Order: sequence, then C-alpha cells, then structure tokens
Amino acid sequence: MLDPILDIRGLTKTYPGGLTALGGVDLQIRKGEIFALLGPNGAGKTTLIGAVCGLVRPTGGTIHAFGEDMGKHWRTLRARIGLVPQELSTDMFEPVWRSVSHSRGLFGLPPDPARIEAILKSLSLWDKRNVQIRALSGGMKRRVLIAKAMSHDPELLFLDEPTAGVDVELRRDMWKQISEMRERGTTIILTTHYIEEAEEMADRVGIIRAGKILMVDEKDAMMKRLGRTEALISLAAPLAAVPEVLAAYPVALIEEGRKLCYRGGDGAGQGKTDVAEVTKALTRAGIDYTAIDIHESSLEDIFVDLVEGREALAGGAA
Ligand SMILES: Nc1ncnc2c1ncn2[C@@H]1O[C@H](COP(=O)(O)OP(=O)(O)OP(=O)(O)O)[C@@H](O)[C@H]1O
Repeated sequence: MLDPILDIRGLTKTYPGGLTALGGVDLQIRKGEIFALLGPNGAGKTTLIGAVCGLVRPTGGTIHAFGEDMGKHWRTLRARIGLVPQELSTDMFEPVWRSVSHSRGLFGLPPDPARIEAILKSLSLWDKRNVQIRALSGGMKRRVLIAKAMSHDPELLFLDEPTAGVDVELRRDMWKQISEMRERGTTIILTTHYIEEAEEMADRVGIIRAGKILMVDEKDAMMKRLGRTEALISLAAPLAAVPEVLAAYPVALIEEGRKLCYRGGDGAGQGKTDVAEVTKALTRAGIDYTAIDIHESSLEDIFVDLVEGREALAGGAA
C-alpha cells in the first residue's frame, strides 16, 4: 500500500503474567478509509488500539503514523490521533462543554469555543452543554466521548465499539456521524462485534482472532470471495440418491432424501444461476419439488466461519 496513514508491523504484546494478546500484527490503513476491525471477545482489538494510542506498551514491533515512527515522535503524532474509548472513566462531574473543551487543551491546542460549539451541535449535545456528564443517559455519554475525541480535530480516529449497548436508533445516528467525519477527511478505524455495523460502514474489514489478523480485504471483495449461496429444495417425494443430471453441481441429499441442499457459488450471483439450473434440470428429469429456500451468506456467516476456523482459509489468508 502506498503511503498508509497508519503502518503497523510485527506488533506484539504480552501482558505481565504471560498472556499474549497480540501475536505479531501487520496492518496498514489507507488515508480516508473506514476500516472495521472485527473479532470475538478477547481477540486483541482493544489492545491493538491501546498500543497505537499509548495506553498499552507494545512488547515488540513498530507503528508508523503519517509516515513517521510513533516511537520517536510520540507527542506530535499522538495529537493527530483521536480515540473514542469504550467507556468514560473520568470527568463524570464535569459539565459537557468544559470536558470537551478540556480534551482539546490536552493535545496542546488553543481554546476554540466556536469549534466546540460546532462539535456539540453536530452531536445534538448543545442543549446539554451545561449538564454534568454523570446526569446524561448512556447514549448521550457516548456522544460526549465522540465529542471529546473530535475536539482536537484528529486526522485518524479510533472508535472502540462505538455502538455497543446503544439502541438501534442511536446506532444509526452514530453511523451517520461517523460517515460525516469521513466525508470531512478523517480516517476511521472502528472495532465492533456488530457485523451489521461493518457491513454498513466499512470500506475494508480486518478479522482478528487470538491476537492475529486472519484476513484483511475490501468488504465487497471479501463477501464475493467467501460468500456462498445455500439453497434447500424440498422434494415432493424422497430420493435415494442425487440424480445423475445434477452430478455437476455441489448438491447433496439431506433429511432422508426429502431435501436437496445446494451449497456453492461465489457470492457474486453464480449461486443463484446454479440453483435456477438445478431446478430446471429437476423439472426436465420429472422430479417435483414443493419449495425452494435460498440464502446468500452474509459477512456474518463469513465471520463466524473464519473465527471458528471452519472455512478453509485457502487463497484468502492475509
Ligand atoms: N491489562 C491487561 N492485563 C492482562 N491481560 C490483559 C489486559 N488487557 C487485556 N488483557 C487480555 O488480552 C486479551 C485481549 O484483550 P482485548 O481487550 O485486547 O480484546 P478485545 O478484542 O478488545 O476484546 P473485547 O471484544 O472483549 O473488548 C484478552 O485475553 C484479555 O484478557
């Protein structure tokens, strides 16, 4: 990748006590993209973010941001990176406005009330500017976290599970906020458990498990490459064997011959074409069916397969 905005090489982290949370992570992030890091609990997502944002001291490897070594130019580079953590740990007694304004100052920027006002308005927090953070609802507290991270106008923004535990409406609202930030030129890396979130938002997806990146790809390419079509064809009468005419297709008999199961395709429409041909072949052979149930695999299916190690990583491992 040419001039990645973030370039992580061979990053390792073994916590005192011996647990290896990151086992050699290589990851390059493009300027201007939304990158979703997907992984099960304990995969190392928060540790990875923490290593870039200075909350976790890596055991090994290098991190370059904006083309420079973070190990050497820590303060100046960190000021250009924003972090929305999972939870607010401080500032509970501060009013919203002061807390957000203070965050800007932490990165050495001069006060800019107009900018803070614009941020609070964009997050529908302006009405709450004088309210103590502890008195806000959970969703509003999350917005405050975003406002604090935006306060120093970072070029690279990490969001650690931005929508965990928020309702559907607020989640959609936050997705909109994140998209708007990207439109303004911010590069965004988010971690999530919600596949829907990655599917909806991300340009590229990285899948992490047990401290290793299993795969990184354009979301669409990943779905195309690993996507599958599954069709269940209910037969009018059970069959003892797969009919000869279907020999060329990835089909099998299940449920004691009462259903034909097709599993194949390439996530780009081939599966549906195959299924149409299979049904035509059945009709030509005089085999009646009563129902067809077609399911296209989603990013979720792909993710579950990958994380559980079911899907062969053939050709796909990054
Ligand atoms: N301070 C710490 N000391 C020791 N072990 C830790 C520490 N922080 C995290 N770990 C361990 O490192 C591993 C990775 O944790 P991490 O929080 O990075 O995962 P995650 O992918 O963010 O998980 P989740 O989705 O649950 O937030 C886990 O096994 C965790 O228990």
